Amino acid sequence: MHYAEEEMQYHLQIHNGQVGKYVILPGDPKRCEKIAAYFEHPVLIADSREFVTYTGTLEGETVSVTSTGIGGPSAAIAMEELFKAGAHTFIRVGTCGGIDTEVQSGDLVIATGAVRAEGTSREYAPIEYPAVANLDVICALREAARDQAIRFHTGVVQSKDSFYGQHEPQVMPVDYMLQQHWGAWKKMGCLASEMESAALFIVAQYLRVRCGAVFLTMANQEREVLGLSNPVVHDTDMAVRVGVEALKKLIAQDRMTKL
Ligand SMILES: O=P(O)(O)O[C@H]1O[C@H](CO)[C@@H](O)[C@H]1O
Ligand SMILES: O=c1cc[nH]c(=O)[nH]1
Repeated sequence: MHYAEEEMQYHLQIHNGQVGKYVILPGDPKRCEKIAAYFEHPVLIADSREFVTYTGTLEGETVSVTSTGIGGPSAAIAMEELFKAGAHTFIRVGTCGGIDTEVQSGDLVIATGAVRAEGTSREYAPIEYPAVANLDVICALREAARDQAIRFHTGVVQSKDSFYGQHEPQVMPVDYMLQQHWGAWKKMGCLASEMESAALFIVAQYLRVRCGAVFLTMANQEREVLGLSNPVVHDTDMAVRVGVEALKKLIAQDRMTKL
């Protein structure tokens, strides 16, 4: 099937020109309204399946937020259709579960890359190709997190397809594989687990666009195992603020570069 650029995008139900070049990508559709509240003049553009889109402005630049839903397949669709509608810079603002025991509930995690333990990215590139975040976006997110004086960690995250394979691996028929791999991610210093970044980073590299990701750590199951403090937190506001401030920095930097 062929979709021309000026056509309505099939899943997101957006037209070219209805979204900005800079887009924030939460998983949860309900996070979109909270993120759009940081925009000037936010307008609801579309609400289709798991994909909710608002467009507004930041620093005089048109920006958008689109939810990706859960997992790589819908995240890849969101990025592909936003790209066709004109977007070139993406920041995923998500939640994660800590793996490294230094990563505590409420901390932010900024991804430099993602373990490709999911299926979607394999339909774009062979597994040897690394899922890495864009350096400009990583730097903008770190600067924004420093400005907010919040605890944050920067490094590799793990992206998987089964949420319950992370949380209840022992009941899965492939428990031997899930637990062995989890042990390897831990030994390699992997910071946290989530579900969309590997697909987004690989699709972004294929499309030659920029993508980075920042997460709220909801809890850390490895801290629980060691009997360390591990409350479950839900407030994503600090991750949202860091994502929005990073986008502003990228907009300002891009203007300077073009001068
Ligand atoms: O909070 P979001 O952005 O959806 O991210 C995380 O939460 C979901 C699982 O609960 C997965 O999508 C995972 O990546
Ligand atoms: O533990 C968690 C928390 C959020 N998202 C995940 O995928 N895992």
